Amino acid sequence: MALETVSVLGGGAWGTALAQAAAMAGRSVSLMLRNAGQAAEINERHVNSTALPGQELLPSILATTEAEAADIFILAVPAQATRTLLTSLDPELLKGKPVILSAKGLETGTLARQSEILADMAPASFGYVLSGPSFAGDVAAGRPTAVTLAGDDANATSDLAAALAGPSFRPYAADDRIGVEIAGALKNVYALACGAVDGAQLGASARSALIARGYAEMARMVSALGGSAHTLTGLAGLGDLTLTCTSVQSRNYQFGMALGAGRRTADILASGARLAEGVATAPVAAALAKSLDVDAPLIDAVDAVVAGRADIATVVAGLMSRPLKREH
Ligand SMILES: NC(=O)C1=CN([C@@H]2O[C@H](COP(=O)(O)OP(=O)(O)OC[C@H]3O[C@@H](n4cnc5c(N)ncnc54)[C@H](O)[C@@H]3O)[C@@H](O)[C@H]2O)C=CC1
Ligand SMILES: O=C(CO)COP(=O)(O)O
Repeated sequence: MALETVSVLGGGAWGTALAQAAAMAGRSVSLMLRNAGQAAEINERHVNSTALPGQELLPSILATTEAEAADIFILAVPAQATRTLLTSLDPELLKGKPVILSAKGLETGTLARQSEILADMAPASFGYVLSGPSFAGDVAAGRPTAVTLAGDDANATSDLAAALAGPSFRPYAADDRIGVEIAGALKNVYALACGAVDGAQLGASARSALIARGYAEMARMVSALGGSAHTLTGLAGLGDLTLTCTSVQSRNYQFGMALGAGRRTADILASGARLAEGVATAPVAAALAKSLDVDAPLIDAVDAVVAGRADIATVVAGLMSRPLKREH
């Protein structure tokens, strides 16, 4: 199957960075944005000043306002917008094509993973998930980055990884889509918690405890959904969890810092916070854990704080006074 042309749908920070990575890999790339002014800026000046200010883009990237036909599609809109985006596309466009899902989140209402949304909306396409420790700014600037690309067919996944690999972008092929997607979605929830620990000045020890216990919780969720907990030892699990839970650069971490400082979700959103996927995913993850009968006290705690049902001091006291248990 030809893997020469790439169509990236969604021209925010991540879509723009992935377009740059694909162009660096030698692919012929189109980048679809909703905003005609932004598309013109990319084509004329080779920058996307809204999404990635200061980053020069390869001139070979062609920005469009309509989705172009291609050998490979990459979806890069927020998790809650994926279904809307798919609804807006010509149903023939994705038929028989590899479609890489790069959003990290669970869908409100349906509790669906991104690949479940794709299977629902474009069942004749082939879904892959891309996740791992990768800030858009790093990828676009050509700083070394390694990610996981998971798909059902091992050979096809390796071919796709090879088509996107460049000198600074290294995708590892994998097969556990469930594990990779759950890891990507949940690390944002734990990043909110770690940011809140920082914002509330609860100490670096608390933050590391949270990362380790979040990892254990994540493993329970993945296993309950039929994925492999072993996947979490990789880039999409440990890699992205540590990146997002320790980097002030992370938007989820920053949002968590504001929560930890005592601000309310509505107030943070109203003051123009950038996308923090964990905010929408926390209640969905809590509902999913409940439906699976998985013990997820950290997800529940983040959900309660994000929803304004509890303050940080109350959830921390609640977590610390849970009955003692064996670690494994
Ligand atoms: N920014 C980053 O470093 C990384 C982001 N991601 C994930 O990528 C996803 C997108 O994040 P960002 O690009 O950073 O967010 P962003 O806020 O920078 O951009 C989102 C873009 O999606 C567009 N959009 C929304 N609905 C749309 C629709 N229906 N049709 C077309 N375009 C639509 C918006 O106009 C905006 O340009 C998130 O799930 C995020 O977790 C993953 C890895 C790294
Ligand atoms: O997913 C990311 C890094 O891997 C980006 O994290 P934030 O969305 O929290 O900035």
